[in-house]
Amino acid sequence: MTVPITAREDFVRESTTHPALRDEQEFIDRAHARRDTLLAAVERELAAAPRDDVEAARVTGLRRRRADLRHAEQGLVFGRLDAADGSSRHIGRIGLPERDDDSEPLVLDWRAAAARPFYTATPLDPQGQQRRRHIRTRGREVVGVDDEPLDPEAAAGELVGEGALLQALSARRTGRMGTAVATLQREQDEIVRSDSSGPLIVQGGPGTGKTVVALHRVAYLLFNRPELAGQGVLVLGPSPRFLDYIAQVLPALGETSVVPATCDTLLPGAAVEREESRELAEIKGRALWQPTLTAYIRSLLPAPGDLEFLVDGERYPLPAQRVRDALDGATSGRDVHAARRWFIDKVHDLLTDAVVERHEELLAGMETGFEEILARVDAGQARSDDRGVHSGATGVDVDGELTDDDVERIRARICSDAGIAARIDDFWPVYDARAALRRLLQDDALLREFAGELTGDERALVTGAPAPLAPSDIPLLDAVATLLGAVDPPQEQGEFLADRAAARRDWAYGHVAVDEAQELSAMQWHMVLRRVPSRSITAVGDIDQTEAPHRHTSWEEAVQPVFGDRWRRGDLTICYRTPREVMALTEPVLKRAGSSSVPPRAVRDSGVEPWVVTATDAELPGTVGQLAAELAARWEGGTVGVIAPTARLTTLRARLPGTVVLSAGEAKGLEWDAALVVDPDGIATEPRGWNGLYVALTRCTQELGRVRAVS
Ligand SMILES: Nc1ncnc2c1ncn2[C@@H]1O[C@H](COP(=O)(O)OP(=O)(O)OP(=O)(O)O)[C@@H](O)[C@H]1O
Repeated sequence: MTVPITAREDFVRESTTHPALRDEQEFIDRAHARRDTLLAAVERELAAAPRDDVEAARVTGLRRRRADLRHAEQGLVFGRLDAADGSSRHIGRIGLPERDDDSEPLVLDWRAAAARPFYTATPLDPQGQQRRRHIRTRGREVVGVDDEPLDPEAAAGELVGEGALLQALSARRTGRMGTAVATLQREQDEIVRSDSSGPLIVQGGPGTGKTVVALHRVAYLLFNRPELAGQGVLVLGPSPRFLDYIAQVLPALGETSVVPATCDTLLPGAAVEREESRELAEIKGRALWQPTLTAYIRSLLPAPGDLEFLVDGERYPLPAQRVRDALDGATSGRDVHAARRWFIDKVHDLLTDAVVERHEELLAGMETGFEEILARVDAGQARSDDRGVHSGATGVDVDGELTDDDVERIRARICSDAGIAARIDDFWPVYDARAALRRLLQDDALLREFAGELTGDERALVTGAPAPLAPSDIPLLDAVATLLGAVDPPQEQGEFLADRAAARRDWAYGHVAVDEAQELSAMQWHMVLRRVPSRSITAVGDIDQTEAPHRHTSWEEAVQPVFGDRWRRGDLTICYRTPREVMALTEPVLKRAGSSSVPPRAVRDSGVEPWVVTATDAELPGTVGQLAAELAARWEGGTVGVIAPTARLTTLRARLPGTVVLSAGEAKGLEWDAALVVDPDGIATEPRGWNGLYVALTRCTQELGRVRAVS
């Protein structure tokens, strides 16, 4: 059982005379000197511009190393393991070789296998270690060390590096998430380092470090799977505000091959243009749309039939069977537009063969009707000249077999013939994804045909929605755009991987991390899955915090329609953020939300009891303004957030300029030193309101205040 702890006295700090501090200061000075030397060497190498592709690849590697070295300035070394055999190693943000020959590391990268006991060794399972030391630094100065004996006689606590952890947890919040490499806990480390094949769904209550785990896992995978740097990792969050909150974690871990996005921004060129009702969002998020759209787009393919083309004024029929063969060849394993490009190539080939054949027939008849042949070929040439194209195969050339050049010229003429292109366009038009989707969504008969599971009322809701894109349209549009494919083959653009990847709908990421994954609809999951063909996914979330309108109440219901049985689950059980005093309030709320789970266990007390005040509707904005100001003063240097029912946001925002005022949904994933929850009863009456209230109550690291509205 975890005993909540308020402070630890054995964390040695602020005393530079302590021998442990002196030892570690010496080591850290050495490590920084080594880092400076390595950084200077990389800078020198980079000063010489790349000359060829091989050099360019090396330069990319050097740039990455430079980023690593630069970002490691803060907390370069944060730990030390003393082994039972008397040896010891220091653990840091990045690995530093002792010498240039890459022999023994001076500092071991936290992601290296040898560093693992730092996160997982216990007195009962010491893993060959005798002591774990956390080293706290400010800049390059050592300000504290915290030692944990790992011999079997030592007391076994639940937390790893308790002193350092509690120090980190009770520090003032800056509004930006920081790294937790120094204090990752055992159950977190297990997920960070677990196998990356297939989808891993991590369930954890509020404050259990799901975001921490997802981001550190990305850094871990990029370190251990070097090919990922070239493929990129997609990090999906619930909102731009959330992405901003976590923005510095991965760069601080030296990682640059990461593309942050929300489901709304995942499809290049498409943006949300309007809001929509929860009812419609739920309908349009259902898994049924994937087969519906697949069948609908397939129905847009042309039906085989006779085709006829004019080349040089002569008729060239393409019988239905040949068209069918060409269509079959084109559509197997290709999206619609790639199939169309393949089909056009095939038609050009067939026409070239036919024209060549006809020329050769004419040549074969040369002896019997030379004069007549010349006349016909010249007449054809004259007509093609009128259209400004030239075959080069003129009547005067008709003195033998057609050369390869002649055939190429005929093909080139066919490929650029506007009449042929127009005929193909008629037969197989280019489809615009948005128009194609719109056509389906506004047509009751098409919906009845392709989305037979929808009721008449549901179809009426879908067809009655306006044309501008709502959030639930983005995954549908993404599915249609994928089924149709690009009209032209995609072009690479942008110098940096992150820019190139973000610009492409069809970029195949090496890994995807999804935060607040409980909010994703089945169609959003499909959209994610299309971006990671390997299915290497880490999704973290709390099913009890779900606010989205989907009907699922378990991970099975949420992901089964998309992943089937092929996913694993991990669990996080300890709440690091929210103090025990506040977590004690959450169990009844969770029950009212219809959950059978229990809230995660808090690891610490803040020493501040949650409080409640009441206010009438008229008093409420003034009371909230005053209380928020008091909290800001009390937690000076930290942060305060106000959470209120959506209907009260406009008034409160106007009253509290400069204060963060959010709905429960917007507050998801965020945290402050102090949170003021306004009109909790009002939050509870919103859709999925008890889940929202659960989110609202669990956002503070220190103090929770509530303002109840009374009439
Ligand atoms: N091992 C750790 N060391 C230091 N801080 C940690 C650790 N684990 C979690 N924290 C801190 O606890 C807080 C909550 O973590 P995080 O936001 O990752 O939780 P979460 O499970 O995503 O929460 P929620 O679902 O409520 O958004 C953050 O301030 C985070 O930095």
